[in-house]
Amino acid sequence: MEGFIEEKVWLGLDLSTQQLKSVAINENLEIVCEASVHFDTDLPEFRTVGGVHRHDDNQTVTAPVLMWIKALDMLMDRLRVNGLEFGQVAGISGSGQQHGSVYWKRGARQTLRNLESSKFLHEQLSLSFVLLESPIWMDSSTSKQCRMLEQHVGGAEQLAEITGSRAYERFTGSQIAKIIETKTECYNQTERICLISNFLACLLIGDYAPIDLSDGSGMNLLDIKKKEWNQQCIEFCRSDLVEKLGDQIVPSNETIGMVSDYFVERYGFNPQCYVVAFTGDNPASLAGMCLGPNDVAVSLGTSDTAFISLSSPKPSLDGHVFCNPINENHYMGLICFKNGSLTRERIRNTCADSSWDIFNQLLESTPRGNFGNIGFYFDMKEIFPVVSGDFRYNRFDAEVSSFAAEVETRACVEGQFLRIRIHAESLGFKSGPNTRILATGGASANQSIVKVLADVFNAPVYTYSIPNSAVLGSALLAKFAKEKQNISYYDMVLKLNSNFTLIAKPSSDAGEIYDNMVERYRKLEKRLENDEA
Ligand SMILES: O=C(CO)[C@@H](O)[C@H](O)CF
Repeated sequence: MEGFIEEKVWLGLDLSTQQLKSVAINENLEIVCEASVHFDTDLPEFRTVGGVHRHDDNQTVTAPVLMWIKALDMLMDRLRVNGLEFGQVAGISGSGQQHGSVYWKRGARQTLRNLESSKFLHEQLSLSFVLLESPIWMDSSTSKQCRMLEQHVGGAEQLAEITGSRAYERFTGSQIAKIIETKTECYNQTERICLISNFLACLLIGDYAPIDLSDGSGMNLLDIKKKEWNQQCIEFCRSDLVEKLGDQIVPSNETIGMVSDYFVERYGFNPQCYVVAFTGDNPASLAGMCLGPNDVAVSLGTSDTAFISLSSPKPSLDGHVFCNPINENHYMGLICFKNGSLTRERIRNTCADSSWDIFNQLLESTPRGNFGNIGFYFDMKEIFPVVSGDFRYNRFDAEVSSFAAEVETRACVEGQFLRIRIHAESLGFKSGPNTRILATGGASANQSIVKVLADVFNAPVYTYSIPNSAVLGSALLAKFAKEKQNISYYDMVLKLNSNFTLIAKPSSDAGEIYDNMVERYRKLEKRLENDEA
């Protein structure tokens, strides 16, 4: 590629719930530069907690779109300070927390196309949005719209068959329907609706960017087999919705344009630097983890999310099937739970004096199986079951009001991993002799926690040098977009496999203990779903 004077690098971005991250990789897939902006601490003027605003109804959860834009301004300066040679960046891709939505105001495209490189992005785009607070994946305020959408298409199973998922409160279709109903004039003033992934791509190319197939699969609007908007689902929202979404839906590894003049002039990016479609954080994680057929990826972040590669869709009522970001004719199975790292932190704070060292000591002081005690800890209304609150059961499956600190600590971690295993099995996962658990996300750096993960799945747990697979996956997809004619993705990333480190093996009694516990957990979860939802 002419114009590049030295070693080329590829830049990946990830706009997650709590921060905006980036890595640059070289030809050998080594990380040569990274930077991040943490919303709560680096942008305190937006007064977010965990990167979000939880509303008083305990259901609505949003995040300020201008915070994300200001974070990109800061990130670019931090990459410069950390030594990134912008002129060496050959390609960029990125990912974003899934399902959230951004509402560009009429006329915003003109502003986006004419940004002045002497000014910050956030200064120039402050009046470009109809909604300053974007709904995000933690929202659970759209149960009414979900039931109506399922009814509109002929039931939950039919919707899952078409879009890969039954209706979920956080999915974009129901969120848009709620805005059409409750903020109709805002919707009418909207020129373009983006997911958070392609919103970030818009900033990089200086124009509206298309939604990609993988993140688009998380909207309850896309037909995952036909790879097009489903007319029934669109009309459930409003017949003009496709004009606002854009009728183009692109494969996740497709080039969508060049980096904008704004970034060339302000930071020195090469005008030849191309931009590849941005996708959801979980599809990007799947790419970053080089997931094989016997692998389960477990992302232990704000959300605890697990995914598997699927050669054919097997939609279920308590999991999701998305288009695969690497091969558009394949799929990925995904299950997601909202109460992830923030719940572990709450238990750490209440049981372990806010100390991870004490948390780990308590965890290691209790036996596998936790004397038969099982806990469910839902700080926020969970995705499945749609329940909030704490629920504790003793070895006789009788509900109890409290556990000792060490029992509570283990019950929280075992319970979170038992539910991941149960729902991964409903998507087709079956633990076997070659099963590998690939762990990513903040908690994957905690040896005590990942040991419990290995025991519950009765399988070895691997991780690798960086705990954030989404941002690495984005950089890899940026590189793959220009090489996919000559090499398969797995051959391109083969050398990364050597970076996987075995960090935990199951104990010899783990299989028996947790095969038994899984059955009890499944029954107790069903009881909760019936009694509490
Ligand atoms: O809702 C989810 C997946 O369906 C979460 O994993 C979000 O993508 C986290 F940002």
